[in-house]
Amino acid sequence: MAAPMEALYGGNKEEHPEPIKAEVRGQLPTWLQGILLRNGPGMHIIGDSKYNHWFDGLALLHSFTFKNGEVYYRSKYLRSDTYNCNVEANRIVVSEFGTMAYPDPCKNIFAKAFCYLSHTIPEFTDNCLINIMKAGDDFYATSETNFIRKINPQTLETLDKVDYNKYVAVNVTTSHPHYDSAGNILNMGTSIVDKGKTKYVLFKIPSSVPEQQKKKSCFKHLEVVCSIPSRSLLHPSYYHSFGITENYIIFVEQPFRLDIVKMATAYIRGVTWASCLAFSKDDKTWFHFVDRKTKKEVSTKFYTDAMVFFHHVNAYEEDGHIIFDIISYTDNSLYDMFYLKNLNKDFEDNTKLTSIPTCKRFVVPLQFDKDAGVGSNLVTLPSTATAVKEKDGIYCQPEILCEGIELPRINYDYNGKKYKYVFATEVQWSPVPTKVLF
Ligand SMILES: CC1=C(/C=C/C(C)=C/C=C/C(C)=C/C=O)C(C)(C)CCC1
Ligand SMILES: [Fe+2]
Repeated sequence: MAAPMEALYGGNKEEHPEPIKAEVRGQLPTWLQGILLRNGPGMHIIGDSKYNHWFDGLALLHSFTFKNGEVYYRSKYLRSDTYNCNVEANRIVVSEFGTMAYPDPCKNIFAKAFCYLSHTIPEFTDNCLINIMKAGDDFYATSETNFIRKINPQTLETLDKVDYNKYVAVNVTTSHPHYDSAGNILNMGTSIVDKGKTKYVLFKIPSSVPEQQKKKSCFKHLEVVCSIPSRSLLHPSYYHSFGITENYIIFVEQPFRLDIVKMATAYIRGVTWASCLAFSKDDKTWFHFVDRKTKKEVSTKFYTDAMVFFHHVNAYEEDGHIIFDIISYTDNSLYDMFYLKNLNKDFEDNTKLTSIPTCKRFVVPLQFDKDAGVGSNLVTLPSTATAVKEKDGIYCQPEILCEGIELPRINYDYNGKKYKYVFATEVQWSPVPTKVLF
């Protein structure tokens, strides 16, 4: 088993900036034309230094160009400031999720990293390794920090560095933005201890800018849609995605949280960002619904038991209810599983998930009988999910749709609408996906 694990997670991948013609078995439909862009970690060793976690690896961009039945593959490392500084110093000099590093004292563009005493939140990495975002006609490599990097989708070259913080006060963001029917981006980020408040900010980036302002970037036209105050100033929720329906934005405030005091002192203590995340298994998970038209949050308090989740699958509205599907866990063992020291030949012993990914459907009634008694289930749709009226709000329990799936995708034309199909990888108790499910 050593070989496939090495191939999947270990070593440094070679880049192939020039197109390589792929061998096509069978025939590709002629309508299949365009470029498929992918992103992910590709380099985990720099000089004598190694990253600790798979999510730390330097971003390697991939493209598959489909043209007249042929496929061409290319790959290129994102030339982030992080990449350039690391390569120049021949060691890891920028901290990532699971690796704390100290800047090169001579050539230090990350000067702010040492200003941790005056800045609550230190400067983060621009190693955008998680996803690709489309903003109008432009493409950006993204991660979960305030930085994104524009890329050339044809050549995979690295272009401008955009700091969200110049346009909206957010320190971390999701790498799973949504798009509306006009191609505008909707994304969320957390504004940490800004003017004494910590909040979750929902923002919109227009897909096009007025003709006379063509020189300005679409980020200059970024609009804050709404902000949701965090339940805790110093322990905001960590989130990897959010949901939308035709009329609502769904934000799940889970008790898997960032500890801001720990983050602000991480450099002094020499600990990683990952160690600043903690799950409180006895707390509640709160649901927030924002009306997309009025930009106001639904005032009813909805909650469920503690959980950890990363991916929303899809969500929709039916008969006065919001129905949303997520893949959740009963603990935070998923991120721990990806420490590279465990992803070796003994991975089967080292990387047991202690919680299996479970696809859950919550059915939340927005219109219900206000005089219903405490203890009554307000769900009127045929589902085993419940939403029980309690004194302090509405306690929701999900219907279990299935177990053992992750990395869900849907036909995005059905985003926010009632849907039938999910494409996902089958994940049992180890980090090696074995099947694609449909
Ligand atoms: C660097 C950095 C972060 C990075 C998070 C990453 C890199 C998460 C990757 C998640 C993935 C790949 C999930 C897949 O389901 C945080 C924690 C936001 C906080 C501060 C700095
Ligand atoms: Fe993801």
